[in-house]
Amino acid sequence: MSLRVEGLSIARGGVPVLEGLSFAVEPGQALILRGPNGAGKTTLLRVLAGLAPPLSGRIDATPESAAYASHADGIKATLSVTENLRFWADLYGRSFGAEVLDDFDLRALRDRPAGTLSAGQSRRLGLARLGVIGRPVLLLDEPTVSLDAASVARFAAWLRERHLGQGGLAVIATHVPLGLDAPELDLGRFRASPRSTQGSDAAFL
Ligand SMILES: Nc1ncnc2c1ncn2[C@@H]1O[C@H](COP(=O)(O)OP(=O)(O)OP(=O)(O)O)[C@@H](O)[C@H]1O
Repeated sequence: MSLRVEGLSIARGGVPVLEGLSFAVEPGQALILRGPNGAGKTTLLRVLAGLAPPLSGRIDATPESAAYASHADGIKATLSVTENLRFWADLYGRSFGAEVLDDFDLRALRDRPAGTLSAGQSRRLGLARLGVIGRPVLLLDEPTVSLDAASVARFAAWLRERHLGQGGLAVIATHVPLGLDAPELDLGRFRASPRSTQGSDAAFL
């Protein structure tokens, strides 16, 4: 499974953000999204995930092949760590392998109610969801927020070995280097021109 994007234009809140965006990510590859705050990284990931429609252009991958991960982790606070992982496995028709507890350093926390986890522990559980549901296309929005250095390294190793190394691909917005041998896409080059918003501006003049 590869991800191909052609001539994509996207908007947020009715305002065009990016236009004329084309790229391809092949199996085993990651693409790092670059751009300052507000450049459109989150907006792009949400469109790729099928959570919002593009203004125009083509995305060659089905939303069913993708998993989007942001700070909203979908964790159920009253369930334990293991119960959360089982819940996701059941939801996606996957078997739950205990190795995911080691991949995301959750073994010692496996019986803890998820609502009692620290921010970083909770983030590790949210990322472990990706290991359980096994989607080939990962769309990751600042996945390392709240993680300490050891956890960042552990997550990068999981991405390299268990996901990319097994033919998965990833598009990642991150301000933290993950040490992946991955090309970077500077979204600044695709900023929607002010002309695109002229119509809506004119309405307020
Ligand atoms: N709900 C919204 N309604 C209207 N505009 C929005 C909304 N959310 C974001 N925007 C605007 O859309 C543009 C793109 O935002 P986006 O969140 O995609 O940027 P980003 O590159 O992910 O930024 P950051 O690095 O801060 O996370 C910004 O100008 C932002 O202010």
